[in-house]
Amino acid sequence: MESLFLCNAQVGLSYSSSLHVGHSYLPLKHLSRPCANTSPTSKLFLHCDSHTQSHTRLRAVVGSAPLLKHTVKFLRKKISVSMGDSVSVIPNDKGDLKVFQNGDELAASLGEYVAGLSQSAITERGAFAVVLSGGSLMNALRKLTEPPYLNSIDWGRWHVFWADERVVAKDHSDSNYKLAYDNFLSKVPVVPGCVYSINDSLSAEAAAEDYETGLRQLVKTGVVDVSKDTGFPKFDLILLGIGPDGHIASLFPNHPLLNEKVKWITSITDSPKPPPERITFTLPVLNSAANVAVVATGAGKADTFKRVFGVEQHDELLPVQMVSPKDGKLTWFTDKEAVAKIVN
Ligand SMILES: O=C(O)[C@H](O)[C@@H](O)[C@H](O)[C@H](O)COP(=O)(O)O
Repeated sequence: MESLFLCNAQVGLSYSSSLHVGHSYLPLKHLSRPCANTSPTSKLFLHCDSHTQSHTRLRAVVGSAPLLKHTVKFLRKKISVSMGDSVSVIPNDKGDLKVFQNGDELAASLGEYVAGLSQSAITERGAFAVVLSGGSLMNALRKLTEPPYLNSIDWGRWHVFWADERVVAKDHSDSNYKLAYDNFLSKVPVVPGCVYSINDSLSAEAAAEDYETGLRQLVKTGVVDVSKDTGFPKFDLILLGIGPDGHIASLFPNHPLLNEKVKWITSITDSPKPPPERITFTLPVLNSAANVAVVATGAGKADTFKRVFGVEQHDELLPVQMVSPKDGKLTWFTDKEAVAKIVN
């Protein structure tokens, strides 16, 4: 049996829940180094009981007390661990992966995260440019519509955009605007003129051009920051969900729109998921943001999380695997079910 020692372990001694381990392959020989920055009370020792190419069976021990046995799949480089009662934060080379026990805890953390980014953007540059998506994300944002955030956020400085929108009327049940309005925007005092929805009377192509024109104006006036590196808009926060096929915004697997390098906003008229006509942010815009949060939960996302955080190689990257902000931070808000095929 070999003793292992993880770097950057932050171990809550009072924890009672699960242990999650970062999914980075680390040859066992590298794990035997003690870590300088863990305090004596928070040292996490992992003992390796067995090791194969894809599984390592580990026994976690704090001090001399055994905590639990745990099988870690698909270990890759830079392994690190932190544990808490309800959330496991798994740092890795793809951003912070936050795994919650349930939807309420996720919503509470997401509320705090968005409120924090809102405050720092408003302090730094007087505005908060935030981008929404469709799906269950609106429900996950529900804590923002309640105290303390309802009263503490400076809603008058919010500017709200969509990463993608279906080209349908605003009162259509497929409209992402309607979804956001009904569940979120109608419940908080955002300024209606600072909510930038598409012109749904245009064709998808014209609506995308129109949205980009409006966005260029807002970048010129400083409402939306600009990336000095890329020249693309630098949103303070882009919130994304993940589709069942690994799509983000309306960027679908193997679709030519994934190759767009120039346009900020583009259109699609053959969306594999109905409705077919949509507009969408392009990858360079997503990857120029200051912060991107991917919010995706449930067993239906488990295969996608395995693709993103596992080591299996596939010929094609899923769109969600192409999200990698160049000069920004990527954070994943998820649950145990979604990561079940990575950690058990
Ligand atoms: O038509 C679409 O493109 C979807 O609605 C998409 O925008 C949604 O964000 C994801 O499918 C995630 O949805 P869930 O969070 O509900 O799983």
